Amino acid sequence: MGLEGLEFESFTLAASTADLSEEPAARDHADVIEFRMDLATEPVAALESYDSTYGETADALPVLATNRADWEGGEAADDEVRLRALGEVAKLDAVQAIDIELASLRDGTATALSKTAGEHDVTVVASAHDFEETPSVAAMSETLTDACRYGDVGKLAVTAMNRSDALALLTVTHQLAQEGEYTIATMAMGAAGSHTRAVAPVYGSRIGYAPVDPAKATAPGQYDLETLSRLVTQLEPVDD
Ligand SMILES: O=C1C[C@@](O)(C(=O)O)C[C@@H](O)[C@@H]1O
Repeated sequence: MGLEGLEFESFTLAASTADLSEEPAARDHADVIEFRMDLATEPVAALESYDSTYGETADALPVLATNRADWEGGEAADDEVRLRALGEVAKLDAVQAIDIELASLRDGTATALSKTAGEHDVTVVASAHDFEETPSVAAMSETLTDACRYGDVGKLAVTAMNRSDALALLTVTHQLAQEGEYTIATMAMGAAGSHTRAVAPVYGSRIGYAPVDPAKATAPGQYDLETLSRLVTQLEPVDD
């Protein structure tokens, strides 16, 4: 597993945390830190402080900053405030990617933020979540394709109730990855979806998420970081 910039050209393992002091604990297994700003206290100040030593610490992990809205399963209540904070941190060297909700890109509230990211060579992960179900393959394909039009990476997390749902998610992942036009990240949340976190990378998903602290999962059904790293490495895809 090697990180080639934050272009997500190969599978990238993101260690999720709301506490950047946990970053050293993630270095052995992760390629990037997903900083959940919405779950942190004083997130902008925390990132500025991380950034101040980032350049001097040879193996410090780059940051994918997420400030998840409460209407998308996170805890950030005020859209204007959370998007502004993302714009501020996008200017920091340590922040090499930001996550923006597809809905905010579609309705235009994050258009300026996306432009700011582009100006600072920050990768945009356009994300969509379904906490209720796994939509049809056609609907997931449409969502992911749209996310890829708005962002550099299109990410979709759905909720799997059973193996058919998991297979549907893997199917859409495989189809879009085979087409080769877009960079995508997919995962199914919930117990029935857990294994997709290990398997979706085989079918072309480029980002996986796992908590630095196993007790602090940021989504249902996540493996701990070491386990996901091991599983993904062991399931390395073969060319076909
Ligand atoms: O959007 C995602 C994916 C995720 O929800 C997951 O299912 O692993 C975890 C979140 O921290 C991240 O922002």
